[in-house]
Amino acid sequence: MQESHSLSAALEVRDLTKIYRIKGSTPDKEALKGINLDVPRGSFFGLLGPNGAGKSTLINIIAGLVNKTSGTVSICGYDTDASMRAARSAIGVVPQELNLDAFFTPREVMEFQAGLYGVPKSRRRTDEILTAMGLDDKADVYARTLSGGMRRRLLVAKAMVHNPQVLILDEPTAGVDIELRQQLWEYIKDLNDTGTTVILTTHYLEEAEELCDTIAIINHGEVVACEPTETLLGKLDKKNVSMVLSHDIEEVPAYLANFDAHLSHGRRLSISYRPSETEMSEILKAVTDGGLTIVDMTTAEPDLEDAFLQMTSSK
Ligand SMILES: Nc1ncnc2c1ncn2[C@@H]1O[C@H](COP(=O)(O)OP(=O)(O)OP(=O)(O)O)[C@@H](O)[C@H]1O
Repeated sequence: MQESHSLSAALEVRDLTKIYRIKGSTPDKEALKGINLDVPRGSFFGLLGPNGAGKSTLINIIAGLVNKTSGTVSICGYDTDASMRAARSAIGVVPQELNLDAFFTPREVMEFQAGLYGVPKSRRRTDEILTAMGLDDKADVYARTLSGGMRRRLLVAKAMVHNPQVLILDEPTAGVDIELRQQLWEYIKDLNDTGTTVILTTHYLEEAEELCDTIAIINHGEVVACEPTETLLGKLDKKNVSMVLSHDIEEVPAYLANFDAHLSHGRRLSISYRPSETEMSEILKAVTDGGLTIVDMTTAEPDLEDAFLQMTSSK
């Protein structure tokens, strides 16, 4: 069957499994248990999960660094078994490990990588990419003299040399300081705006919430959620109201025992509730009927951390 590369998803994963066979008495490890994922072209896709969930295994299989046990992976319509070369040239991968040759300079790293991907000299963008990554003044120093943050940015630069349609980043901002992290994201957002699909794993949930239009959560080798970020957050049946009382009280009053209420600083009362079960007015009535006076109040919507905990804590 003819593959329709121009219309296909950026990434299509079907029934993907991975079993690490471990020698000796240790049982085999089933790291991926039938993953299905579709990443549309142009999206900024977040892949989240607790430590050991299988994210790196998945990314490494997509990148061709780890052999899958069964299932299929297609990148921009190219099956990674049947059309390995085309699939590889459609992606750039920024690995988690800072694996750089200590005795190469950033410029050499870039040129070598461009050579590997067959990018003609006239189409190389070494200086442009190094500048975008804030590495132009380090272009000619040995990689071993670069800080952890700089090495990370060099890995991103390296993944971009062949102008891939899909950029995969495994924990790209670990160890990068806040200012440079911001700079890295600006560059990656620009790439995304001009059509590059970005797939990223991160432990910084606020980062994923801010950047990603779609988020998949994996846990114990399975996809437990995969939705637009807004939908995922909207589904969470949890809110919090925080009130400042007119005077200190010693403990949460007994008449609020039916609510999930916490007291801090003597007069800050915080109540979590499920909007599907409880109306905010019931909470306010219970508080004021008990004789407490509220002088200030704020409400908080659930965030990705709530979603993450809800999806991953049940197993
Ligand atoms: N080479 C390997 N041999 C045996 N087991 C492995 C191997 N690599 C990973 N695993 C196991 O497979 C499971 C998934 O690991 P993986 O590194 O993919 O998780 P992760 O979600 O990326 O975690 P982290 O966020 O900590 O990187 C873990 O239980 C891990 O111990």
